[in-house]
Amino acid sequence: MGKDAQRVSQSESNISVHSLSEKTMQEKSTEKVNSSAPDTSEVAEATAHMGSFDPRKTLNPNADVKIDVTNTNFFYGKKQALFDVSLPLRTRQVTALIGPSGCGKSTFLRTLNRMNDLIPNTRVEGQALFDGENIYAKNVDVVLLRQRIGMVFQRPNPFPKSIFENVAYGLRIQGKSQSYIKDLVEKSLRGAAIWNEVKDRLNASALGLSGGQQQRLCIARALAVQPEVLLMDEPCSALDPIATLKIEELITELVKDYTIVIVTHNMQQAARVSHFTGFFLSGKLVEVAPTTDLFEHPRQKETEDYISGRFG
Ligand SMILES: Nc1ncnc2c1ncn2[C@@H]1O[C@H](COP(=O)(O)OP(=O)(O)OP(=O)(O)O)[C@@H](O)[C@H]1O
Repeated sequence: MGKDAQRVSQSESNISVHSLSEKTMQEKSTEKVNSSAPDTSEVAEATAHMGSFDPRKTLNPNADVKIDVTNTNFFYGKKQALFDVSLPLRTRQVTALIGPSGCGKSTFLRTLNRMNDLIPNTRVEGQALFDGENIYAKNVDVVLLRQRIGMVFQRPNPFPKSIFENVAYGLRIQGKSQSYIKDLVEKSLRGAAIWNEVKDRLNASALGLSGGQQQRLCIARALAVQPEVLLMDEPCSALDPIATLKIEELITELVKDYTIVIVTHNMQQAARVSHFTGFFLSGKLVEVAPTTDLFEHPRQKETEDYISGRFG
């Protein structure tokens, strides 16, 4: 098959993942978030650029469970935001969390590295085993936990420091040597696919980078402390379509080394990058399945209604 034919075929095969409700998914992608939602031609372009990556090819339903969440409840004061959520997050697989606004996706994500601890008057119940230890246990060292389970936020949030110092930040806190830091900064910037764009201006302010570059810099900052898991809370929602595609492409590379959990409003994005998808509704996990199965053969009526655009 010629290169162009391969590209077209690749695009078609990826897009067919969404055959159930392609149109609806595009419509939903334009809600709330998405100025950044790619249209069909951009999606085709994206999938073509994503080379041979197809999450269906690297799906491993038997991969070890990196974080095993069982029976999690979460409360903001008296308000319960998560109800009995159980979800295995598999090693070196991408798990996408989808669902309508306010359904608890971000709350769930933040339970995984205890970011909710920063919100007063919150409480978590249940268990999330990470290498055999319960993340929710009182004696967990949350600083260490957040090194092992890094996070990337909706809006790129670089520090008002140089590009180099943004990535070096966590390593300096750890008291690492200058040569170690220099090596790790380069490795992390390469890992986040931004090295070539910044290598000649490492001492320039990170605030001078574009939004997409800033987000990749924030990913580099997360990588520098050598995490095992990356949590991404709508990492593309503030980005334009091209920057979005770069992050998606990066996710498909990073998953070779890291376990990734991504919250997204964009179902096409979930289908393009994730191996598993969990659908949340009103604080409950309605269903989790390999992504293709969830979109093509949802087991629950609520899932089908949501992905076919009947609500949300
Ligand atoms: N800091 C907070 N204090 C009180 N309630 C909160 C807080 N953060 C979220 N909530 C509530 O918890 C519920 C779940 O919110 P959450 O942000 O986790 O949902 P989400 O699915 O991520 O939504 P979105 O897609 O809009 O970001 C919502 O009812 C929300 O109003």
